[in-house]
Amino acid sequence: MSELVFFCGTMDCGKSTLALQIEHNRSARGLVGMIFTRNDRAGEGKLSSRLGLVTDAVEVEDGADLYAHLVDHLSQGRRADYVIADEAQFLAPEQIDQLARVVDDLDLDVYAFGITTDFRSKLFPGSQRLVELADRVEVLQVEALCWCGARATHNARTVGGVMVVEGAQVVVGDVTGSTDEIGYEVLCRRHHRRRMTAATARAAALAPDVLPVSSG
Ligand SMILES: Nc1ncnc2c1ncn2[C@@H]1O[C@H](COP(=O)(O)OP(=O)(O)O)[C@@H](O)[C@H]1O
Ligand SMILES: Cc1cn([C@H]2C[C@H](O)[C@@H](COP(=O)(O)O)O2)c(=O)[nH]c1=O
Repeated sequence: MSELVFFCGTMDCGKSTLALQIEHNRSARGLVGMIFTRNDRAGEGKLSSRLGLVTDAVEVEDGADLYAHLVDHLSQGRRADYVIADEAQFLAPEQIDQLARVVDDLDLDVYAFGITTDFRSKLFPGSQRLVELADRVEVLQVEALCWCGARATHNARTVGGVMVVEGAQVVVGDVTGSTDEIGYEVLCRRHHRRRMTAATARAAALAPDVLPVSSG
């Protein structure tokens, strides 16, 4: 029985790497995948991992019908044995419904990969729909770590290393960007709540201690 599986986690926890591994293992056995992505950092029509691997993919545009895309593809006599959708948090809820229909009506496995929550720790609409519809939700096991060493569960957006909480939900970026630009950092919940990034924690640690006032 085909499945809709949502592989989720924070940024930088290996989702795209796993997507590329699933693709590699299946194509090594002669299977053909339909690979969707949206707003990958490597550019339009690319699925890339920080380990340096990259593959071509179909860039999902606003309003694209993913079910119709598969039906068109198959009716032209072309093959698709399974579907991968990376950066699935950026898909519209209707597009997630279309992926569920691909599973149910076309009997293809769909593997979706994405972050669940944004920089304000609110669900992305696409991820919310995946949680609602997926046969299985798998949290990636290679956890990213907060600067304090705890498991990172949240994504922070930073400007100059300082966490920000205002701005558009979608801003493509990386966890290793220049500190002057918008970047991202993964944090544990405690430090996300306190808005304490690696840079602000370092600055606090370097600040001179307040000297005790002598009474004598
Ligand atoms: N130089 C490196 N050596 C080993 N592993 C690395 C290196 N750079 C990145 N990684 C691994 O790749 C992961 C990020 O993979 P990626 O698939 O790009 O993440 P995601 O798609 O979840 O944002 C990191 O968490 C780390 O485990
Ligand atoms: C938290 C958050 C992230 N994004 C963007 C930043 C990246 O381009 C992607 C996540 O990619 P990854 O492969 O999982 O690292 O999402 C965003 O637009 N808005 C956010 O709140």
